Amino acid sequence: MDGDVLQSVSSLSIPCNFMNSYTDDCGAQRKDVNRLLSDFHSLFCSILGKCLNQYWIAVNFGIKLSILLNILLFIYASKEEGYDDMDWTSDVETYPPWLRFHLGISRWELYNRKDPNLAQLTHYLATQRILGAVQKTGGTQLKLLISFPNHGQALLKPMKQSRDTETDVNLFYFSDFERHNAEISAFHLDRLLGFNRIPPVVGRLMNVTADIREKTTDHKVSRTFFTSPAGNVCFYGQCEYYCSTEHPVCGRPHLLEVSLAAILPDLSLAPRRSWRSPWRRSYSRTKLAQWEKNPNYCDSVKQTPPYSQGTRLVDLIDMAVLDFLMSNMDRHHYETFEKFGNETFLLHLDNGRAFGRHSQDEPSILAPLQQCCRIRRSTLLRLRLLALPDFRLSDVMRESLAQDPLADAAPLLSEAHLSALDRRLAAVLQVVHTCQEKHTDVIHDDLDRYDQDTVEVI
Ligand SMILES: Nc1ncnc2c1ncn2[C@@H]1O[C@H](COP(=O)(O)OP(=O)(O)OP(=O)(O)O)[C@@H](O)[C@H]1O
Ligand SMILES: [Mn+2]
Repeated sequence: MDGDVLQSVSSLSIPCNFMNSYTDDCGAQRKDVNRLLSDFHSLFCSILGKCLNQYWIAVNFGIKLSILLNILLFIYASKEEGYDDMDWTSDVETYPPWLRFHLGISRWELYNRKDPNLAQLTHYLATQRILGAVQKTGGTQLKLLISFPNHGQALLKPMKQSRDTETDVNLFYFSDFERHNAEISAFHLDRLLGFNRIPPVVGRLMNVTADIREKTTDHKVSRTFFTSPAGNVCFYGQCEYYCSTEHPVCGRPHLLEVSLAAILPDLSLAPRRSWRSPWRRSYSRTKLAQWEKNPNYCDSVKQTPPYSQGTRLVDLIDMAVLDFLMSNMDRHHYETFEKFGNETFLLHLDNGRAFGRHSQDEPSILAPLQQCCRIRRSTLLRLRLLALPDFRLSDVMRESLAQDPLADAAPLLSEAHLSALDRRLAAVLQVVHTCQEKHTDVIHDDLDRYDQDTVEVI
């Protein structure tokens, strides 16, 4: 088998710009983004002197090649009904957006912000004909795995409540409903923060009957369809939480808003490791976690691998900043690509419980920052920029979210949620300021390597 694979590798001609296709210069601005977003990004680039992306050109050739090979083998092996005939060549331009997304994953980020494929991928997710829908296993609430005619897939989370519903104050974080608009908004926020660690998510208005009921081969889904007293088509599937007649997902009468997230490369091609967050909540009504009882908790985390080395601790703190801004208390685990070992970015998957309350902040989400008093310089610079009147986070988010197809129906985040972002951003900067009054090693300088050529081939 090894010999066969090697032979296939050598016969595949990888275009010469394949490795370099995502390098670009800071001056080149995307034509399709509006003024505020592009001004914001170019200002950020000029502040850093060099674009963040150039630092992040850490392409793992091995992972790309193995994904590509396996997909090609898979496609040749399956000529299933309903799938498009493939006319892909060795030219990357002929690959569908989902495959180009997979091939663009690097050690330091899921996608490059300026990669033109990003817009193509979201357009693809928002418009492709739906071939199938089955329930996605894993996790506690209802999710569907949607498949498209050219072998792409998406993770669907349905709208369960109206956009403005605030989470009931008497509900624990672990009982909250997931929100489709939270998944979409989290992707935009993560991208604006310069992290690029959430798989692209887009909103879509689906027809529950034509796109799900008539397409699904999954009995767990199809047997739960019914027509509500109001005449709407509803279903609830099978899962641990909220999969019952009392918590149906309903069209109006057929149309349903959903979020569709690009699916990551299959686990057999790009295995991932799941890590328990050191600042995980207790998921109990009565118990407190260690970090809630011990103000010196970070001292022990700092000494424990993998947090004792590299960027893992500051990456976790980036994640805490993201979660505090969107008030996500449900970050029990995070994942990494096994192939990249410990020196890699953290995937920010599962953001469905974010943006539950705008009227209240949850300072405990910032515990990693507040207890460790460390932050990446690049993150802090970006946060400071987003606090300036000309680049206010709420304004940049409003413009970014307006690009989602569902924004035509109603803004994805209400004004109250947007202004909560500004308020929380000020709180993050205040915590950093307090840290800097007490410590001298608050800033983790991740920008000093910018001048080096960091193209990496494994
Ligand atoms: N875009 C994606 N591509 C591939 N796999 C994904 C993606 N997003 C999430 N997953 C996987 O699916 C699992 C379940 O997804 P998710 O965590 O969003 O669901 P959930 O019901 O909210 O889970 P939980 O109840 O554990 O919080 C995750 O653990 C993750 O490994
Ligand atoms: Mn969840």
